[in-house]
Amino acid sequence: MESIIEVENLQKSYKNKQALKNVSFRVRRGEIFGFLGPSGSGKTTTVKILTSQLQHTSGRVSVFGADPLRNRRAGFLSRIGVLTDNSGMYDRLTVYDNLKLFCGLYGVPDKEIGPVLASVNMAADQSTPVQKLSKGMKQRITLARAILHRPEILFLDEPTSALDPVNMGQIHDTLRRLNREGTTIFLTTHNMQEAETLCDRVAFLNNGEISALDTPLELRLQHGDRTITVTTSRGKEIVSQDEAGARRISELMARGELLAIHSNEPTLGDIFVKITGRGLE
Ligand SMILES: Nc1ncnc2c1ncn2[C@@H]1O[C@H](COP(=O)(O)OP(=O)(O)OP(=O)(O)O)[C@@H](O)[C@H]1O
Repeated sequence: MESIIEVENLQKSYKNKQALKNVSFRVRRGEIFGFLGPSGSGKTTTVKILTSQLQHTSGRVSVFGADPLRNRRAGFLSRIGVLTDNSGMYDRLTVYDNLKLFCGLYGVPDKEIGPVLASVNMAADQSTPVQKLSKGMKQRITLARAILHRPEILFLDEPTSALDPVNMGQIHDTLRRLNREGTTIFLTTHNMQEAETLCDRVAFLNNGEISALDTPLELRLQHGDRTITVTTSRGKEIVSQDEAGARRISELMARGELLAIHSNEPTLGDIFVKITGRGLE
């Protein structure tokens, strides 16, 4: 499958801090790629380099087949959408007027605003000044702005941090829909559940280095202990995933004692701790 982002031996040093040590990965067109790491691991630095906001120190970075900073001159910004903490909205302007300004900058017809607001569930709030929006609404409006010009790649830096489950769920639904329609999504998060539910593949970033990269399922299979917990009327029992385990489960089923079965796969958070020796928070 075609790679839309390619990163090889990427390094980035700030004055006295090496934020990225030797990072390599590829993102395929059409996937949701998760960049998972604790605070300070280098997620934002990577997003800034990929979106042409920051020059890297060494290594090769390619988005749409060329260096992002060089791309900037060739309509790069109209092909990407970026959502970061720093929303850049005009607080006193209404939701609609903020998006209208953005339409002007990117040559998007104003008639696109209505459908995009509806897609993030904000159609009823278009006349509200941005300063009166809740945090979740502000995040949804920032997402609306990031997708208004129908970018091919959407970069999301911690898109749901500090949002309640309802707002988080609404943003996730929108992201899944955009992805189904063909948008490639590069998502940074320290929320393992978010990565688990949304991402096709995830990279674990720790201290400026990638320590694992695979599908969530493959990571769970590689790092799980391959056991199953069965719940019977007498309590819980752990059985192995082999012939002896299968015999035990069929015995319990035949006797009508089996109430529930759960495979004991670790969460991405458990795996992150196992691989890096530290948590994601
Ligand atoms: N402008 C800067 N000058 C100096 N050091 C910086 C600068 N920006 C980031 N850093 C450092 O580089 C490292 C990586 O920072 P970065 O913001 O990329 O991490 P992050 O994973 O996005 O963290 P967070 O989730 O807290 O935003 C951190 O140690 C940070 O302190």
